[in-house]
Amino acid sequence: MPPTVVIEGTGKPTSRVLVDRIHSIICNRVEDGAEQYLVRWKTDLPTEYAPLSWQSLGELARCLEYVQDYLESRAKSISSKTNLVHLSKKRKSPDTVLEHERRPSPIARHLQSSRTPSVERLNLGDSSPKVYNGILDSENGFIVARASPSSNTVFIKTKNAPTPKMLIESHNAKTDLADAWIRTEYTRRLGKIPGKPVHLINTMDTSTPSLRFRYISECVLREGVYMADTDSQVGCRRCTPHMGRDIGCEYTKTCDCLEYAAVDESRLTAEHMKQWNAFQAGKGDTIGMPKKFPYFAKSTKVRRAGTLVPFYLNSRRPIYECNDRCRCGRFCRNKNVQFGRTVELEIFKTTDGRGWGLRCKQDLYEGQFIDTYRGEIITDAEATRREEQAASKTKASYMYSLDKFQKSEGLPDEEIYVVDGEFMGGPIKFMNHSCEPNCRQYTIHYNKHDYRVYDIALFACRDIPAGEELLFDYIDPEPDEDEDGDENETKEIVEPGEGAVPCLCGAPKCRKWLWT
Ligand SMILES: C[S@@+](CC[C@H](N)C(=O)[O-])C[C@H]1O[C@@H](n2cnc3c(N)ncnc32)[C@H](O)[C@@H]1O
Repeated sequence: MPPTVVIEGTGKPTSRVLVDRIHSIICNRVEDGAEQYLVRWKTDLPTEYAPLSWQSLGELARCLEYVQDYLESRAKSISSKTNLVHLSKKRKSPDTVLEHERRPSPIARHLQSSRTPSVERLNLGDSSPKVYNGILDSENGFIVARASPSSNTVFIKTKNAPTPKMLIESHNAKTDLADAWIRTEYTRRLGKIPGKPVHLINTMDTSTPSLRFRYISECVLREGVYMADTDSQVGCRRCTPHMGRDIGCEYTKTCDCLEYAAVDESRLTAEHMKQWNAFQAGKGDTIGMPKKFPYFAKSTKVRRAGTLVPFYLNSRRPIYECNDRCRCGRFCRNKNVQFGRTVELEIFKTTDGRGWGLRCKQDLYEGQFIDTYRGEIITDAEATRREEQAASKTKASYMYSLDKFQKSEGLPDEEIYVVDGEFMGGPIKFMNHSCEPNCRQYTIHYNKHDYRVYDIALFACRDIPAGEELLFDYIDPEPDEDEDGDENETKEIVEPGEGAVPCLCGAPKCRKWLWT
């Protein structure tokens, strides 16, 4: 058997806890001025007697997500139980809370019959046990807990822990160090995101966004999700890096990447009409018809290079960028989102109950690209499974359906993929909804027209001063669904469905619910 770890009473870490052995953290206390957390360990034995032990924060440095989960449920429980504690004036007899410790169950009595001394007695030398139901061992420098074969072990039924006495102690115990460590760990992870810095600001409370989240630069495809192979990518063949203005692609008629881009109907002439009518009837294509590049090119005087041209800005038209196989070169005017975020962002805690929000540290121009909405791309069935599994129907949702082409391609619901940004993604995960937003989402393709998998990019839809919250419309209804009729007409309020979340955007034209 590996040597026993002696956890010193000073609370100083002697080792780290092996993360995959932890089941959960169920209580906290302060011992000799140091914060300690009661770990419930995973066990192969009946969970009724799973080993429990008090660990210092230093020992839990690699499992702060468990500490964070615990602190979140503790905060909820404190706010919901505060009233109960105040209302219940009944006194308890002094020993009640220790009842189950004094009268072990049959299984406990059986285990206690062994003669081996238990670790917690060695470590503590006082009446406050450090380990329950087990012993602590070290394994490759990590602490693990095992069910105890020994006598003298203090047994408590796991479901009785934390005991009422522990709970009362925990509610009064400070958790400042844990809060600070969790914040530092999150900030460390933010510091590793490539590109311009992303900051975290919270002037409201001590919480930090969930550590059960990984920042990624590319979406992760999950089981059952397929996207067009990049080997099948065809770049534009007739464009070059220097076609006159050194901006790569210059003529929409020659750029093959615009094959599926929207036609600029205002520039259709008589010679286009036969092709256009055929296309409208579902035949042929729009190659050679008038189109627009999505971004202003450098050397454009009026607007900033890279911002959306009005043809796209004032629409929901899909964007088709050039790709690595194109002949137009690295600096083509038709490449933008693929290079990633170039603006400095700040995740902040909102003051009105919408959780975290996102803002930019610098002024944004109308049409400026901010970042993409990333996450795991999952099937519709998996998205439904995750939604059903979610503890609460009103909890924050990070799912984004890739259903832009559902109607045009005749895709059934079950073939639609979904981006889930809850556990991995980018800072855009924190963008809240507004019924009158300052940003808008666009679909971006680099590989011609894969209508199931594409990027979702967020752009400013007006000039946004530094520090203003970035918001987009989660529904983004097509103008004809939403904007006909009188400007001042009162909107019909749609009755909410199950799990609908009241919208707190406060816009004059608020639709009142996030999802209906
Ligand atoms: C993609 S998340 C946005 C980030 C989120 N606020 C957080 O703290 O992680 C979407 C969730 O934010 C909240 N939310 C966003 N916009 C809101 C609004 N206008 N009113 C109320 N809640 C909103 C809802 O809980 C929603 O499910």
